[in-house]
Amino acid sequence: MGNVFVFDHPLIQHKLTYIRDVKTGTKEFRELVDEVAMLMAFEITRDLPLQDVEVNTPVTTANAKVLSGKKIGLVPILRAGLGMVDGVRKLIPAAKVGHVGLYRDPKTLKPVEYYVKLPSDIHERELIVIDPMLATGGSANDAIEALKKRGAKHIRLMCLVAAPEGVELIKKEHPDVDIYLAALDERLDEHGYIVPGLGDAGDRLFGTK
Ligand SMILES: O=P(O)(O)OC[C@H]1O[C@H](OP(=O)(O)OP(=O)(O)O)[C@H](O)[C@@H]1O
Ligand SMILES: O=c1cc[nH]c(=O)[nH]1
Ligand SMILES: [Mg+2]
Repeated sequence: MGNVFVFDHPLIQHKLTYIRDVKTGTKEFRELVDEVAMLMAFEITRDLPLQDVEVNTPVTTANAKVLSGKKIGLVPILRAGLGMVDGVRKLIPAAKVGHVGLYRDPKTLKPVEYYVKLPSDIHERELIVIDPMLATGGSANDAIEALKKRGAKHIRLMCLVAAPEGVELIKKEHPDVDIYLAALDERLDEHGYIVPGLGDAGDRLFGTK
């Protein structure tokens, strides 16, 4: 069964509070999401493999370590996932970036796919699907399916805020996928919004409401 990690780091929790705050405007919201994404990437990359190297310091030769070159791919779900990509790329600049475009139909709450563009070697990359919101889980579920259909083998899911319904769906449909969150909230409301949540992540990031 996929593991669920909720990051309780004080900096992540502090910044998430201001992300949730209805008084936080677009500029600050975007900056905070970027910062939290970077902090989450720090935690998510904890298990990246290292290899031994020797390095010449100004004093002597040291036995040291470098990343062993595991290939990483970031896959933001458009639009809102874009708000987290740059933060992650600050720590993993060599990662390639694919895009999956989905919007959730406001009546049916079902995701509608409108764009998929991925690196050609996704089958050999560790992929991190990125979306601030995991609500019903339909969008993340479809994005993960779109990746698997095209040969992806190793997938993780990174979200800011999740509802229990979304987590359960991903655990059931994709037990191989670990989920990384800044918060696991209480429930969904009648419109499929996460409660207490942070509202519509895409609209708050891009100022479209
Ligand atoms: O778990 P779900 O119930 O599928 O809901 C979550 C999805 O809804 C939001 O996207 P939205 O449809 O608002 O598109 P946007 O990012 O373009 O605003 C959010 O960014 C997720 O992709
Ligand atoms: O709470 C929610 C649910 C879906 N999408 C959002 O942006 N927010
Ligand atoms: Mg939206």
